[in-house]
Amino acid sequence: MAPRHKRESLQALIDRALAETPPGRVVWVALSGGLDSSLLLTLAAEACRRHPRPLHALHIHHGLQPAAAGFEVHCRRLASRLGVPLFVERVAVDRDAGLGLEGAAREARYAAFSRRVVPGETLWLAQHRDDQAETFLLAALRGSGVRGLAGMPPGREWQGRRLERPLLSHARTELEAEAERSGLAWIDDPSNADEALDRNFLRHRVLPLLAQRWPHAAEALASSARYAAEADTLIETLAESDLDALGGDPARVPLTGLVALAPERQRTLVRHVCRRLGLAGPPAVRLASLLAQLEARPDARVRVDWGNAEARVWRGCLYLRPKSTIMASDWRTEWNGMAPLPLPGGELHAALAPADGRPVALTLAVRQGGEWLRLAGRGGRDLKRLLQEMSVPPWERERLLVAWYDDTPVAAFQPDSARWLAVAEGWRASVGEE
Ligand SMILES: Nc1ncnc2c1ncn2[C@@H]1O[C@H](COP(=O)(O)OP(=O)(O)OP(=O)(O)O)[C@@H](O)[C@H]1O
Repeated sequence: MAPRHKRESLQALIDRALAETPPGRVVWVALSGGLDSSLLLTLAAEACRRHPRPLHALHIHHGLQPAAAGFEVHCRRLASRLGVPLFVERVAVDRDAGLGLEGAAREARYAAFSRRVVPGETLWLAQHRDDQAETFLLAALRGSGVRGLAGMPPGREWQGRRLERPLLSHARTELEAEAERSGLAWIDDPSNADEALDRNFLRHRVLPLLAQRWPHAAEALASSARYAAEADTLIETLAESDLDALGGDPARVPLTGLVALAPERQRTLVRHVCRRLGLAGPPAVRLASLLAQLEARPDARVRVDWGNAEARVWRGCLYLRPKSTIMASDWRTEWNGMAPLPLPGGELHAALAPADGRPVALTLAVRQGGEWLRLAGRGGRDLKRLLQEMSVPPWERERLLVAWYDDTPVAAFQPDSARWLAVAEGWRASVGEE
């Protein structure tokens, strides 16, 4: 049986985590129904007596296995016993998304989290130190760099929300002892026994073997993850200062400055810029090929792509950007200038109207060449010339949309960067909900 002070330290830990959460801020516990999150909710409910906060539980029903209904029943019972409001989100897991079943379930889970937990609120997840050790080993076995080895952070900003893992420094055995001591009920997920899954194989075979020889193996691996996280922060700081020295614009990195850096700083900078822009970083081989091309012929037409991102070079700068969605040259749509714009990549809030604001029937079509726009104070201008003057990169010029009113072009819209590049005299345009 665990010594009594263990219980106090776990409860005290959660008390402290809650006390550090600003009063009035909503705290959600992501409740799978397993031991860890059932315990976390129990401790959080208890801590709420001393540090009152609006506490909610959130269960995601993946519907992937027959046992799923049992998880929900357990979550409902536990939450009602603790007096915590429970919300259940049903999700459809896309098995064909190329992420594997686990990855697809995770994706669906996070999408559901972000629907329920709104910016300004906090979400608690129940991962612990052994989960971290497994994550570290999985990353090492994939050959990850420090970012991957850093594993899961104890807390981070997540699209305006806080994501926290208050149990991350505690061992699974501590949580089990606490759960048993307090007579907690939980559900064992049958899929956790499936050793065909890498994480389960590590959990059931590898880590116990390591622990036979190194009793503190999990603790040591988790502490290596912490060191990796620290190193990763330093690397990011260095990359940010390199970017600053190169003008500070992640969307446009000057090549002469980039190739003058040492190779490892070049690689770090490109990965950093991708992260800043919300793009997946290039795999090592693509990155090596990109940098070799930049070094050899910085003036050449470079185009390297991976995942949803691509790298292009234009006028001495590297552009890292989302890969363009294909837009057929005969694409066109009717639009009243007010409704969301139905673009091939999804709807976009934008507006275009004559200066008096009345809605008119417009046609939006891919630029064909030869269009002229009448600009305020500048008269009729050839759109092609205008784009050159504005230094619009060639791949953006190819994908430009022109808004027509009757037979007259009245504006040019750039769908990738979601901006109006030019608007004719007597017209008003905007992007976003206003
Ligand atoms: N279906 C779910 N609904 C809500 N939260 C979930 C769900 N699945 C996982 N989580 C959250 O994500 C964390 C990590 O998930 P993971 O799959 O590793 O845990 P688990 O073994 O299913 O559950 P537990 O951590 O409760 O034992 C969980 O601790 C829990 O906070």
